[in-house]
Amino acid sequence: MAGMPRSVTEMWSSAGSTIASLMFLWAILQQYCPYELRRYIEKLTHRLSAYFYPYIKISVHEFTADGRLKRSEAYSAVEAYLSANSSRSANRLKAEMSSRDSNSLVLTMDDHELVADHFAGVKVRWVASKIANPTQPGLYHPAQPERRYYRLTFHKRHRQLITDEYLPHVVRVGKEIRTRNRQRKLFTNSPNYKWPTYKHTMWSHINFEHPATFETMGLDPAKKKDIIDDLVTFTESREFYSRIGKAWKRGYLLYGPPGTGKSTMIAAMANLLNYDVYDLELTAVKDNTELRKLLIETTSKSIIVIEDIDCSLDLTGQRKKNQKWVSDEERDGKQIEKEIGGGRRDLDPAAAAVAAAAGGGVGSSRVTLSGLLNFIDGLWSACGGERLIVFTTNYVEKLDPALIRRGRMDKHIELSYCSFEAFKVLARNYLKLDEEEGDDHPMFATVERLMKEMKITPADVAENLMPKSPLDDADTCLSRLILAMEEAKEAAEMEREVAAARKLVEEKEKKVVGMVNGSPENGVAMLPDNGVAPH
Ligand SMILES: Nc1ncnc2c1ncn2[C@@H]1O[C@H](COP(=O)(O)OP(=O)(O)OP(=O)(O)O)[C@@H](O)[C@H]1O
Ligand SMILES: [Mg+2]
Repeated sequence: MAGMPRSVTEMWSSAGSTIASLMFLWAILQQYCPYELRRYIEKLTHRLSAYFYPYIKISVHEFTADGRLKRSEAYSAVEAYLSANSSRSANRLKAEMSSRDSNSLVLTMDDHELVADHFAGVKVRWVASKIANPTQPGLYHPAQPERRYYRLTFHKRHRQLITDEYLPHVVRVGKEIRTRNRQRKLFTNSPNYKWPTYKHTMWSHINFEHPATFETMGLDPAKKKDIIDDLVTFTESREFYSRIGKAWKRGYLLYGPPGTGKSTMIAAMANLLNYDVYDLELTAVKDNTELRKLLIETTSKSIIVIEDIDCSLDLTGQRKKNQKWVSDEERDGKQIEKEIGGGRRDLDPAAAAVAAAAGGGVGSSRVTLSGLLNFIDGLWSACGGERLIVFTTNYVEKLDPALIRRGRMDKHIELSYCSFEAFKVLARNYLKLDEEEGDDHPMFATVERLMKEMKITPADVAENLMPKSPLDDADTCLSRLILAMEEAKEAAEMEREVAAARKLVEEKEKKVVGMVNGSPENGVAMLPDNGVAPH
């Protein structure tokens, strides 16, 4: 103070004494004034300050008054909105582990920190603050955390702009950031005995961390683009769907032989759109009512998946009664074992039995075809919105036409054997090709030729391209693939020859039987020594 002019020092000391006297007066008033008079003075002061103070304040509290357990959505949206802004301009920040990526931190503004924001040329201020909880912790009242809130301050004259445009903008952007940053989940409706939860939800979940993307999928580029465009158009068509009076959902049927990338594509879809995945195990659903409950508990921005739909439901509308059977179809050399009781091919019989005993639905499910049809496009299917329903099957021709008609399964996608274009995508992903080689490794021509002569699934290509030791380079992996293709081609040729020979024998046998039946007396005696009838 020594260097200050005398008048300023005097001004400060007189201001100080005035404040002290005012506070003293206020204390006296509080003690001796009747309650009504005090209220009146308080109201008057508020009005007076509102008259002179030109700013408006809006608070967004972390917990709403009605449900303290649930974090307010508005608070979360503002927090997300400000986190991008505050990490650039605030001086004191809070760092928390990202829920999406356990190796990164998310920065938000620390308590009592202030950040400015600009909207349409108007400056506003946000302050993060907290109120200490006044209740003392006791035996029946555990310590309550402080109540946090964000306070927005802006000038009166911008009231309309802020309430009509700025706040909706903050909520929209905040929600978008939250959707982008959220940890996506993979839900399953497994029987409760497996994962008992205190909340009686129908779904159990883990974090969804499948790394598949459309870039890594071996598919023809045109087909890939078509699927991506379809998905992106769907997500951007909210208004369109409401205008045409249709629920905002879309059904995809993925069909094709095993190992052609149906499950991988579902993961790629979820990663592209940032959706959760609900893997619906149809055979664990007790009845149609339970199916509806499961549907209601799904959220928007999600994919509901029913894998191997042909194994889960009898298409006459009745569930198959057998606990387990082995089908006699043999397609493309692969014997497919079906667990009708357990639905999925990979369920082991013991687990199926345990689940059945637990009433988890295996063997006791009474979901009907009509229940499933209603699940897909009945009245209840519209709740939530922005959902994809995906069925996968190896045998599209086995499915009831009602199940896969357009409107239920809007887009049918066939995933088939690996084409040369698809192979090139896989090779680029799996092999460390030299820069100058790019898409044209000298061995590609052989692969292309072989692909025209035989069928190979992307799964088999991927397996052969996978390095099996640190020393494996592109040449080794490609040689292995070519060898495998040549062997498979030879095996297929041999199989074809055997099949042709067998057919010939069968035809000849038929002829002989015909001849025998034609001359009942001595037909058998007419056969030559080798047992084959002459032409
Ligand atoms: N088109 C593809 N692009 C990239 N990888 C693929 C492709 N198809 C299959 N794969 C690879 O093969 C493996 C099996 O694929 P996936 O599980 O998606 O096949 P699927 O069609 O679901 O088979 P299934 O009918 O037996 O369920 C995956 O690990 C994946 O890496
Ligand atoms: Mg699959």
